[in-house]
Amino acid sequence: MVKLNDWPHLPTGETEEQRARAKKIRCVADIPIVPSPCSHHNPSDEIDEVLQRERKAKEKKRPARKVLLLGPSQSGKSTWLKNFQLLYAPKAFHAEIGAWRAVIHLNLTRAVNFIVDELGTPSTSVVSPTQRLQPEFPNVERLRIRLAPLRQVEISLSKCLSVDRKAMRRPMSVVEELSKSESINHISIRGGAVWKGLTKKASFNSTISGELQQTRSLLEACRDDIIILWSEPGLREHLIERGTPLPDSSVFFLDHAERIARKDYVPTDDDVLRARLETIGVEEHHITMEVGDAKQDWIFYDVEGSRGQRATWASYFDDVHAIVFIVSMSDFDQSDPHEPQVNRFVDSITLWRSVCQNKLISNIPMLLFLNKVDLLHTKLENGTYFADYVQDFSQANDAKSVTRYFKKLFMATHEKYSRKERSLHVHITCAIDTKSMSLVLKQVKDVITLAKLKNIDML
Ligand SMILES: Nc1nc2c(ncn2[C@@H]2O[C@H](COP(=O)(O)OP(=O)(O)OP(=O)(O)O)[C@@H](O)[C@H]2O)c(=O)[nH]1
Ligand SMILES: [Mg+2]
Repeated sequence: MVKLNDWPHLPTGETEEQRARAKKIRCVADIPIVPSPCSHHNPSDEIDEVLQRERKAKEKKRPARKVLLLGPSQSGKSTWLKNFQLLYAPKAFHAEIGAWRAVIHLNLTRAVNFIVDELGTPSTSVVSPTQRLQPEFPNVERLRIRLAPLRQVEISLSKCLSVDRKAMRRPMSVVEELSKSESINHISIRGGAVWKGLTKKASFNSTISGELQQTRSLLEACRDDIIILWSEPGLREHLIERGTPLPDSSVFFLDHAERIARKDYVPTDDDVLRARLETIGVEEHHITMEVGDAKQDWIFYDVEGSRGQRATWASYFDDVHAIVFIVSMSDFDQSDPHEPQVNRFVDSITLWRSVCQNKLISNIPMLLFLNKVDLLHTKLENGTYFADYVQDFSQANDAKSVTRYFKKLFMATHEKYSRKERSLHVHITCAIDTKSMSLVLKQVKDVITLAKLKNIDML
């Protein structure tokens, strides 16, 4: 493994501009000084002008750092990217908060509708409407009626977030799409990242703006009932027993329903990181640094991690400076939602192996993120045994031992299956913890920048 210090072009702490300025001053100092006809002439202004002209010319053609985000579905790829944007382009991140509010409202509404459906559906086959109720939740029938407007909220939010308004004029397709979702985790919106323009669209499109206002009013009207539903004793345990536990992000939004369902709600950074929005296809994100090395351009390719989509990743392989591969360490006891016979841990390591041995990317540096360490910790503490799912694990059932096992296994796989020697940087992360992520991402930024410089040297 190549250490950071082994790389050429180590950062000196000087910015590119400082270096250019020092160079320019040296050049100007070499030129014989001819007295200027203008008494106000200031050589420093001249240097600044030259530098500014050069900077503008450079900006026009500055090549971007390109990073491909890979990994199984729900491992945290999009959340990783949100962290990067929050750290290095906070203005752009916060400019999208309005669009995220609609996504968060959709997450909350989906969770409530899901619970109401689950409690209204008997475990056995079809029964008469009087038998619909789960006996242990006598309030639910009343809450179901009171929370009925949230069906419309869910449909409206999905419509508003869809970029393809023409396609969404067919209300049946929206309903079909919602009912088609097999799991609460599948909150997806067609049209890639363009939905983020929603805030701008909403300001000039009165139909969307009016529709969003109405969803906020309806949510606020349902706020107390959402809180009552979520505080039903035994509800969470009941869902777990039924085999339909709520995802961690839904639990978070339900816990904060009092705040989120208010009409004047403004999402916090944490809320945005928790929001679940399945990536569809491959989304291209352009990020221009606002802090640190300002004006640096980055392009991220954020892929959809589902098994059926992985063949499309290869078309991005030949044009990136680094690959960030993200794995969730907490879903070792879960199976793929589309293929119940496929265990998620097995899927992750198999995918990692095939990425390592792919010859198209044999030169590209890898950054491996073993993510969701917080959920791993909670799961093991709650009594789930890692060894029950991974047979060759024989150490203590704690997060430290399991994390060590993951790291060893993934590093050994990289070593064994990589076609050439290349760098691998491994990080253990919790992608919803912005503080620890910012420390990691600073290192990552340097590694990728160096990889890009090395790539230019090789050309
Ligand atoms: N508790 C916890 N939640 C996380 C962590 N990382 C991501 N999440 C949550 O996990 C969910 C899925 O994360 P995403 O970033 O959407 O996953 P993805 O890999 O982009 O998934 P696809 O787009 O389907 O391929 C989101 O609700 C995140 O907030 C983590 O480290 N801890
Ligand atoms: Mg994603």
